[in-house]
Formats: sequence, C-alpha cells, structure tokens
Amino acid sequence: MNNVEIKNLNYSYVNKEIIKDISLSISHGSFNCILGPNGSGKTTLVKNIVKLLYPSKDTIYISNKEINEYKRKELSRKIALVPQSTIIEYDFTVEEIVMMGRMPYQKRFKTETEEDYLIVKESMIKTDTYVLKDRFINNLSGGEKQRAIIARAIAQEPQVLVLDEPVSYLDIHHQVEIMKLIKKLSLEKGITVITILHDVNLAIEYADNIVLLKDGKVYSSGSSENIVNEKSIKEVYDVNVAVIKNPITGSKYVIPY
Ligand SMILES: Nc1ncnc2c1ncn2[C@@H]1O[C@H](COP(=O)(O)OP(=O)(O)OP(=O)(O)O)[C@@H](O)[C@H]1O
Repeated sequence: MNNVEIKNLNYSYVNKEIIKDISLSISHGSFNCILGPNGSGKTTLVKNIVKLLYPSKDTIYISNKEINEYKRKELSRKIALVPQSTIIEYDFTVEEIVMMGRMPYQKRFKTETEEDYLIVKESMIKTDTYVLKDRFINNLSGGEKQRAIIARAIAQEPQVLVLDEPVSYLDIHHQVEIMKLIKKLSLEKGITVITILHDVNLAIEYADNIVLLKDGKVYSSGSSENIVNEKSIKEVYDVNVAVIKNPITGSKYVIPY
C-alpha cells in the first residue's frame, strides 16, 4: 500500500521552476532518503509533501487522500516535519516544545492529558533529551536543539515522518543514535520515513529506497544496490567516486577521490 503518492508534481518560486514533473510512490512503513546536490530541490519537494508550500491539486496524496482535502489539524496527525532549522522566538523549555507535538490531538481550551505527558516523556527519553526537559530551547547546542525538535515530531505520532537533514548538526554518536531511532520507529510502528540526507553512505545503510534528485527531477529511484554507482554519483554530484563494499555491513560504500 502506498502511503505517499506524488503525481507529476511541478513547483515554481515566482518565475523559477524548481520541481519538474516529479512522480514517486512511497510505500507504507518504508524508509526513504532523498539525496541530491545543493539547490537540486530537496527541501522544496518535502515542503510540498507536508503542505508548507501549496502543491497544485491532484499531485500529492497521503493515505489515498488528496493533500488539499485535509484540514490542517488532520494533516498534522498524519504527517510531521523536522525542518532544516527551527527558529523559536520565545523561551520555551524542551518539555514545552515537545508538548507542542500533541497540539493536533488537543481540543480547544482543554489542558494536556496524562496521556499527552506520557507520550512527551517517552519521546524525550527516546531522543536522549529527557535530561534537558527544563532547559530553555534557545540555550541548547545545535545538536541538543535538533534532538528536541525530533522529539516534538515523534510526540506528534505521525504516520509519515519527514525530516530535512536531521543529522547535520549532530556529532557522530548522536547521528547514529538518531538514524537508528528513526529506523526503529519505522520498523516497529510502521511509520513511513522520508528524509533528506547529504551523507550518501548513511543513506545506503538505512534506506529501503533512495531518490536521487538532480535539477528538480528524479534522476533515479530505488534500492542502493540498484542506483548507487560511480556513474550515477558522478552524473548527479559531479564528483569522482569509488564504490566499494563496506567491510562491516557488506553494503555499498562510496569514497570520493
Ligand atoms: N523561497 C524561495 N524563493 C525563491 N527561490 C527559492 C526559495 N527557496 C528556495 N529557492 C531556490 O530553489 C532552489 C532549490 O532550493 P531547495 O532549498 O529546494 O534545494 P535543496 O536541494 O534543498 O538545497 P540544499 O541542499 O542546499 O539544502 C534553489 O535554487 C533555491 O535558491
């Protein structure tokens, strides 16, 4: 069953065409990585998928329902975004930020329930942010803040989790922890993951499906076995690479030279 279906999506900023006739079928519970050079349209594509930008009618379907037919709160229960950077104007604590993930489930003028607090606590424990719960978000390091934003998205209990370069600010320990956590959520809870990554090798390790974007078009899409090779990486990123076998995992490993 497909969870996210994109049909002939085009998107332009003012007069500049960025997304050019993209079609993708993303199956329920799969782990998808979007790769491509700077400016190739990755963020613009995911902003369309979460309706931060407005895709034209009949181009994006979430659980077989056209995205424009969703009410905002209903869509927020289906799909959560971890953006590339998050600016928070006011001094909220980590716990308050993560609680914001529960807003799509709360009735107007009602306070948080015990269940909300439980889910918020679990989300913080999973992302290693529980120890930070009373700290102000704007006093945290980039990586700590990023983990809190991921906790907020998890607290949203989405069916589709969309992440824009979620590990860019993280040290190697937390990179691995967060990628493992996202993979676990995908496997155990059947969450569909769509994540932008810059690290091709990380994508090879975690993705069921890789989408290689070039100039706003899908260059290729499929398993790393099928689509990652010297030619595709050269054509998409304009860099020479050797693709070897990872001695630990047995999967492909890309070395630029
Ligand atoms: N709000 C905007 N108005 C006009 N042009 C924009 C806007 N946002 C992005 N662009 C342009 O659209 C193109 C694609 O940008 P996008 O952020 O989608 O690329 P990306 O692949 O995510 O890049 P990166 O890897 O650098 O994050 C770029 O040329 C960018 O300058």
